[in-house]
Amino acid sequence: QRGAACPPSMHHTPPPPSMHHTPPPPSMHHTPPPPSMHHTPPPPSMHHTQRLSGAPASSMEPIKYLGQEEAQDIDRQLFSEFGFSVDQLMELAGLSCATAVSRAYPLSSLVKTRPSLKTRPSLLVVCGPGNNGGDGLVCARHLKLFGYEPTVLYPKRPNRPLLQGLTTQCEKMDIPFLSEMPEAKVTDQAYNLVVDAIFGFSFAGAVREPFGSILEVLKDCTVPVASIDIPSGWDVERGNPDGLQPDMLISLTAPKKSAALFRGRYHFLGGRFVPPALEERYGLNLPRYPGSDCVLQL
Ligand SMILES: NC(=O)C1=CN([C@@H]2O[C@H](COP(=O)(O)OP(=O)(O)OC[C@H]3O[C@@H](n4cnc5c(N)ncnc54)[C@H](OP(=O)(O)O)[C@@H]3O)[C@@H](O)[C@H]2O)[C@H](O)CC1
Ligand SMILES: [K+]
Repeated sequence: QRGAACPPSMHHTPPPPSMHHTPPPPSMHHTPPPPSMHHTPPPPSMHHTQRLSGAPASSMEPIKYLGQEEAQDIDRQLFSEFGFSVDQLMELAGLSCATAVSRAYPLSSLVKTRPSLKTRPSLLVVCGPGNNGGDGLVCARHLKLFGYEPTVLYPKRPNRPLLQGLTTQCEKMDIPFLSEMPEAKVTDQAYNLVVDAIFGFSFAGAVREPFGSILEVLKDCTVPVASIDIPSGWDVERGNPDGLQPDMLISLTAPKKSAALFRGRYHFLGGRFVPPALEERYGLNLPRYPGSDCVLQL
């Protein structure tokens, strides 16, 4: 298993071949990988020499990895001193997550070969009760507009107009909602990718139900998992060597300390909404996003 103390080579075993994915066609941004289970890792050199976004990290100083309190402080200041509303930032956060997913797993790379599966790539978006779950709902809606076929699992729905509105928006776009988490084998057969929007930077303590059981299933799945902001079930600063090990992590605003322990293939930065004054105050040293892009591969 992957863990904090082990070097990357000990952690990352390429998955075995299967029928779920075929390699994406050659392009300027994506080197065709060999066949694999769900989506194939790019050749090792790509991690260092070629980024899917084509963006070099520009800053001389390394990007800052935030502690939990610092991430929550920045969030509070965005909403108070800097005048943003949650709806605004959640929309931008969710859009950047959908964009990052479409960069790492282009539609053409998620080809179905089984007649039982729909023609459009199927994604399962698992949403938790907080704002991380809200990002997941926004992400699902944009993924649908991008040509994917998302299904949402949203087992604990707080009584907040913002989250109720986001749920309605998904329903009105014919995004189905599941009533419970399918078992791992069924999930692997039915979906090409799982988006983990269960917990973000406010997660603390032992995982409570129903999310403990859901995370256990996700750990048993072979289908790749893309985690929004934090791999769910990870301590925001110290990670979780026995927890979920996602294939992709989309850090919002800035990576959190646990992101240093991420061993998956794709680490993206999203949430391009930080005012320079706030970036400076916290010494975030964010790399330059290329052009007008809302995501950047780290
Ligand atoms: N500034 C930004 O970058 C923005 C990021 N956004 C996203 O918001 C999340 C943080 O959202 P927040 O609502 O503060 O918290 P979480 O979504 O991480 O989770 C809070 C809920 O999780 C439940 N919880 C916490 N710990 C546990 C546990 N051990 N077991 C079970 N459940 C747990 C808790 O639920 P309860 O009601 O049961 O107490 C909380 O409700 C950030 O990570 C980004 O994804 C914004 O969208 C935009 C700005
Ligand atoms: K998450």
